[in-house]
Amino acid sequence: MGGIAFRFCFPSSNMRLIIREDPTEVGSYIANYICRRINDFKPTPEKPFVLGLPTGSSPIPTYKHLIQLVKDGKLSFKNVVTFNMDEYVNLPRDHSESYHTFMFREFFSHIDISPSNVNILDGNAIDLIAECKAYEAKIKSYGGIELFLGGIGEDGHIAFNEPGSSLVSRTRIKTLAYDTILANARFFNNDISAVPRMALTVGVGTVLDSREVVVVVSGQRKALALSKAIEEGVNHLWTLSALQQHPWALIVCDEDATAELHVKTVKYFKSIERVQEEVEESQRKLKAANAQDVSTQVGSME
Ligand SMILES: O=P(O)(O)OC[C@H]1O[C@](O)(CO)[C@@H](O)[C@@H]1O
Repeated sequence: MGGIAFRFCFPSSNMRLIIREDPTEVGSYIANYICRRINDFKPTPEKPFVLGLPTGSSPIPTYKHLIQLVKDGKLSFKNVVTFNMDEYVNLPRDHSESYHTFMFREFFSHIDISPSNVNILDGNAIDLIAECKAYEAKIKSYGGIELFLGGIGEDGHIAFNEPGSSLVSRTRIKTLAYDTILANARFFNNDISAVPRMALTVGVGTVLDSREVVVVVSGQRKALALSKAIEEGVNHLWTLSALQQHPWALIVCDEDATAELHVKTVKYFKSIERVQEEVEESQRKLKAANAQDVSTQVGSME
């Protein structure tokens, strides 16, 4: 999918923003989008679709909808390889709030993915630095990530790349910002002392290397982060803003998350949505027609 298809005369050129009514609609939009991307890719065991995934409450509606698509026979994860964004350090893997537990509870146990195709950082590895290096190497061994679905924090972090992170960072250990610990305490019975202080996370550079990035943003508590990321310049204090440097990035948010955006920003992105979809659709048709031509030519040579 060519990021060069259209460049908008807007501060965040090439970054697309789709606004939906509520988190459920955001989830179904993203799930249908991912479904189309995987089906168009026609993954095989030799050429799997490599998908990056987040945790948190925001992607849950997307996971629910993806599960339904699998149940309805419209999507399969048999030839999909996943890499999760992050994992807490020193939280037992079977803890109810570990990202391993979360991913299997909310998603993997309900779809047809092979557990051997699931990659999640090991926050209990004896050598955490080696673990991070091996994760990067494994991503590379698959030829990189085709689509990274990301989540953000209230302080604008993508994955666990807290304010001040290098925008070319790779997978590494991060100390969580106090804001993040406070925000995540709701998953630990509101006990701040129970929230892990550190995490392993893919870097901003790791995310930017993906061929496509899709970010889910829902709720008013993410509104400031969204406005900083798309209405202001690239800034390491709001690491989501690094997406402005990506050739093919899509943010899907709900109405509540637009609370801090200028009215003209919202109007702009709403007005171009239909045009974007038409361009995407024609790109997909073109690709399909090209693939058809090649197979007809191969057929006539046999
Ligand atoms: O969607 P929620 O519940 O706000 O959680 C978002 C959190 O999850 C993550 O996406 C972790 O994968 C973080 O980037 C972020 O802190």
